[in-house]
Order: sequence, then C-alpha cells, then structure tokens
Amino acid sequence: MMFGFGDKGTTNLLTRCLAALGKKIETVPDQTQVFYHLPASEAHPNGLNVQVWRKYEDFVAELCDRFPHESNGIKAFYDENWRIFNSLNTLELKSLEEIRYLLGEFVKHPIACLTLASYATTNVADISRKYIKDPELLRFIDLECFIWSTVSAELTPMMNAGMVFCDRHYGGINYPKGGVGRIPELLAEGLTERGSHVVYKANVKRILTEKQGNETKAVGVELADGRVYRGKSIVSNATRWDTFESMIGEDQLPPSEQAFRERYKKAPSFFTMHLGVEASVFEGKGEVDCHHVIVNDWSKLEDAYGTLFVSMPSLLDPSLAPPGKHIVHAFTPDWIDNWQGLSVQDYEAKKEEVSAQFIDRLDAVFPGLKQGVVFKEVGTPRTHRRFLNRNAGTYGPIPSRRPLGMLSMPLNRTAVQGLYCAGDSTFPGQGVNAVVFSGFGCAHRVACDIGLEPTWPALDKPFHKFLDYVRDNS
Ligand SMILES: NC(=O)c1ccc[n+]([C@@H]2O[C@H](COP(=O)([O-])OP(=O)(O)OC[C@H]3O[C@@H](n4cnc5c(N)ncnc54)[C@H](O)[C@@H]3O)[C@@H](O)[C@H]2O)c1
Ligand SMILES: CC(C)=CCC/C(C)=C/C=C/C(C)=C/C=C/C(C)=C/C=C/C=C(C)/C=C/C=C(C)/C=C/C=C(\C)CCC=C(C)C
Repeated sequence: MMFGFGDKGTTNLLTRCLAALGKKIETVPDQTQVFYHLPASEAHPNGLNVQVWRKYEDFVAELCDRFPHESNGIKAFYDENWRIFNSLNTLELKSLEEIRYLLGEFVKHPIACLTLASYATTNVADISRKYIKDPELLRFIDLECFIWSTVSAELTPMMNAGMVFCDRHYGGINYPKGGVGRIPELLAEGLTERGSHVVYKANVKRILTEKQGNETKAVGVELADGRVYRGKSIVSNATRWDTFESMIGEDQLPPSEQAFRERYKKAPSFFTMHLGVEASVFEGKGEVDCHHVIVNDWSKLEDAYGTLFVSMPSLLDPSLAPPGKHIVHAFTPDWIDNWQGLSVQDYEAKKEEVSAQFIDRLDAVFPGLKQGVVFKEVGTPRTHRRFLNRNAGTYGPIPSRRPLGMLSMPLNRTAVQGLYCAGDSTFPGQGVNAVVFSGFGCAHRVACDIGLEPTWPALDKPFHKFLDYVRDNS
C-alpha cells in the first residue's frame, strides 16, 4: 500500500526521491485505499462495510451514510486533518534538526509552520473525541490508525494521521508496476549511475567507534566477513534496538537510548501468507479492491490475529502473477513469543494450523478462495526476524505510554558523534513515505555536518539541546 507516489505538492516523497536520481516509476492507481469488513452491531446488523475511496468526498459521504447522526463530526474530524496536510504540503521537507532551514521555512510559510507547531503535541484521539461521540465510530477511527501505526488513536500522533488520511486522497494510493521491489532496484540504479557503490550481502556486525576527547565518534563499520569500511558519517537504517544492542553494544548504550526504550517498545511482528489463487475466485464480482481489512470482533482489534490485512496487487498489475492466477498477500500482527521454543515439527504444524484458520476467515469474505488456493508460503515473526534482520521481527517502535505527539520520536542524530539513524525507528515512524522523509532529513543533516549544506553552527548546538530536552522529558 504505497503512499507518496503522487505527482504534485511536496509530500510525494517517493516520486521526489526517485526524481532526485533521475528515475521515474510507472504506477497503477488504486480506486480505494482499503475496504474495511467490520463486525455486526445493533446499528449495522449485517456488518459494517466501508470503502476508503480515492475521492475524499466519496469516502466521507460513505462514512456519513453509515453513521448519519455523526455526519457533522465526521466532516469536522477529517477536515481538521487537511489543515495539517495542506501545511506540510507547502513546505520543502528537510531536516527538523536544522535551525537555519526551519527558520527559513517559518519566514516563507509562517501560517503553515505555526499550524504544524500547534499540532506538534497532539494525538488523533484528542481531535476525534472532540467531534465524535458514537463508540463504534470512535473504534473505527482507532482502526483507521491501527492499520498503519499498530496502535489506537490515543497513541497515534496527529501529524502522521494528517499525512495518511489526506495523501490517500490527494496523491492517492498507487501501485508500482512490476512490484514494490522496483523501488529499491531503481534507487540502486540511480545511485550507481551517480558514482555510488552498493555492496550487497554485506552484513554489518559492528559500528566502529573511537574516543575523541570526551566524545565517542563513529568512524566505520565492520562486516560479518571481517571487511572494514571507514567513513566520516555512518547511517544505520536498521532498527534502534539492532543498531545499539548489537552494532554499538549494550555496554556503550547512551542515556538517550535508554530513555528511548522507556518511551517506546517493540510493535508486534506479523504472521504472513503469500497465496497463489485461481483468478476465477474473483471473476464476476465486479471491480475487486486490492487492499482489505477484516475484523471479526472489535474487542480483539489489537490482539494477535485480531485484524487481518489483505493485499492482492495482481488485481492492479496482472503481470505479477501467471495468467489465470492472482496473488493474495494476507498478514496479521503476531508476537515472536508465540513461535519460540517449538520443535521443527511443532513449528511446521502450527504454521499449517494458523494458516488454515486464516484461510477460513478469508473464505468468509471471498467465497471460493479456500478451494482456489494453488500455492501457499507462510512466514512467522521468526521469518521476519531472520530475513529482515529486525529484532523480534518487529514492525517498529510503538509508544509505551501516551506520547507527546511528534515530539517524543527521535530524529536522525544520535548521542554517538557521526552516527545517524534513519528508517522507522526515527520520526515519523513506520511507513514507506514516512521512512523516505526520515531519509531526506538524515541526508540533509549529514550534508550540513560535513559542510556540503549551509548551516548556522552557533545556533545548532543550543537548538539540539532544546530538542533533546523536550524529547527526554516527554
Ligand atoms: N506500505 C506497506 O504496505 C507496508 C507494509 C509493511 C511495512 N511497510 C513499511 O516499510 C517500512 C520499511 O522501513 P525501513 O526502511 O525503516 O526498514 P527495513 O527493515 O525495510 O530496512 C532496513 C534495511 O536494513 C538492512 N539491514 C538490517 N540490518 C542490517 C545489517 N546488520 N547489515 C546490513 N544491512 C542491514 C535490511 O536488510 C533492510 O534492507 C516500515 O516502516 C513499514 O512501515 C509498509
Ligand atoms: C520543531 C517544532 C516544535 C515545530 C516545527 C513545526 C514544523 C515546521 C513541523 C514540521 C513537521 C514536518 C515537516 C513533519 C513531517 C511529517 C511527515 C512527512 C509524516 C509522514 C507520515 C507518514 C506516515 C506515518 C505513513 C504511514 C503509512 C504506513 C505505516 C502504511 C502502512 C501500510 C501497511 C502496513 C499496509 C496495510 C495493508 C493493508 C491494509 C492491506
């Protein structure tokens, strides 16, 4: 489910990132972001079905139709997200740790910056509860957050919601032709054409540090096969737990990282199925949407196996599957502890058991799917840990207590001089467009620190102290 592939504004960061490398990807527009299949209630005895249409007005009209008594609240809540999005969409998006750039944007776009600053500490529930009272609708808003943040509205920063709830209508959800793997392929091509060198199968075991005066400085990396690369700046796109636990070492854990671990915990991983199914399963059913979310019991929304995610990209790009077949990628949050300590036989048997139950639940929404399965590949949180090299297979950090909106998340600098983090362990967190923002910010900050971009060093230090203080006390 790709955000950020729009062709206008400043928030289409995936388009911009590829363009910076002279690349463009062909995409297929999705008519909806997601089709929600939700439990029956007194108000919705046949279940609550909502499609998030590409056109904002169509989505709002559909939701108002399901909750007519909350029409005003629905419009007010979603419209407020546009205030954030429209502000973000006028700024040049770079490092929030660079005071010269920030003040420059304040001068150019004072209203947009003040609007954003006014939401910096706000979470979604602060706004939704202001306008909406119906508990089922508030649970729907929780789910609207959960499917990308894996936490409820109370723990989801409004800044992120503004991006997600609006970009899906503004730039739309667009699927890259040839599959999502085309994104890194094109990035690698663009980088190589510009003189960079990508080293594959290079497992970083250790980030090398040296004491320089009172400071610890990162000076290089050592790979598992013993090769060493030295550099002025080291950027880790692994999770913070992997970066600091295994590559820096627990014995050198800076206090700011200890504070991070108190504020954030690991989100669950996923149980994942990749199925090949007969195309006939979907034939004669009109235009079937690519993304679906299925919840059978509102009280289990956040539990393992409580929310099912389904993505069927060959419906948008048939070249991804053999003729007459479709891909069904179905996944659900799951914890690594559910899969530890099993014998090989028990592990395999559990995969069979859980996938069979999962397929039954899919068959209730897509009748005939169970009969139509011709291929099945199952992954567990252990698979995520092994192949993505993510601690406990985690989807990323989630707040362990109510966060101070966007201010709680670390940005790109770390307590180790010359070491930066990018990716979903940094602001604004999970999401492809989100991690591209973190990449843009990181590149800008590094460029300032090595003298490639202008900066005001005299103001930098106090500003960083201020940001660290706010974060460590949030
Ligand atoms: N849009 C969707 O449908 C969807 C679905 C799931 C996830 N996502 C998002 O995708 C985002 C991806 O974020 P990301 O880029 O921060 O994480 P990532 O896990 O995709 O990238 C980390 C990279 O670092 C590499 N790596 C890890 N440890 C290493 C080591 N020791 N040595 C060398 N390389 C190492 C990994 O191989 C991987 O390529 C997530 O935030 C998630 O939200 C999106
Ligand atoms: C500093 C201070 C205080 C102040 C200042 C003010 C200002 C200027 C501010 C600014 C800010 C900014 C710039 C910000 C930015 C932000 C951003 C960019 C954000 C972004 C975000 C994004 C996101 C979050 C996204 C997400 C997404 C996701 C996660 C997705 C996911 C998906 C999945 C998982 C799939 C699903 C599937 C199905 C349903 C089937």
